Amino acid sequence: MKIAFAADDRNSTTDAVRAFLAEAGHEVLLPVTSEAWPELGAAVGKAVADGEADYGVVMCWTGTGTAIAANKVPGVRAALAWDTWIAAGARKWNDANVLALSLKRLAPDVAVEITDVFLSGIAADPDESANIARLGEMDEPRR
Ligand SMILES: O=C(CO)[C@H](O)[C@H](O)COP(=O)(O)O
Repeated sequence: MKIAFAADDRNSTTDAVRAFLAEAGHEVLLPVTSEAWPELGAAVGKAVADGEADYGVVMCWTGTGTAIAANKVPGVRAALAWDTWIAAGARKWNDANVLALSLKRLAPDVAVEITDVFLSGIAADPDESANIARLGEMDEPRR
């Protein structure tokens, strides 16, 4: 699939998500180079709304700002997800077409799992408490 992706900062979590998208065989569209989250959220939303991308993935510190910016584009249903159940529900119950992730509060492997579930639309049942434990083991400051 074609996935529009943008993040307003870079760390191991954004790198992991972007690498996953490419390794999973998706064509990763980068519709904006700006680091300003309002612009990049809107750009990803526009790419999805215009049909250039099948889905969008936006990342910022909290995920909230990019979700809000994307959701201002008509036709966009951006969902902020922090675990796979939320991500699966966003597809199943909200027909979400943009996934918003916090790059500060999600461990890389958790962010990848969430993205994988969102794009596949398949519900998973992992031990979500593992995310908290993984964050505590990380060297990078996340607060
Ligand atoms: O999480 C965010 C918005 O929801 C941003 O990543 C965070 O606010 C940092 O960006 P800026 O310094 O431009 O405000």
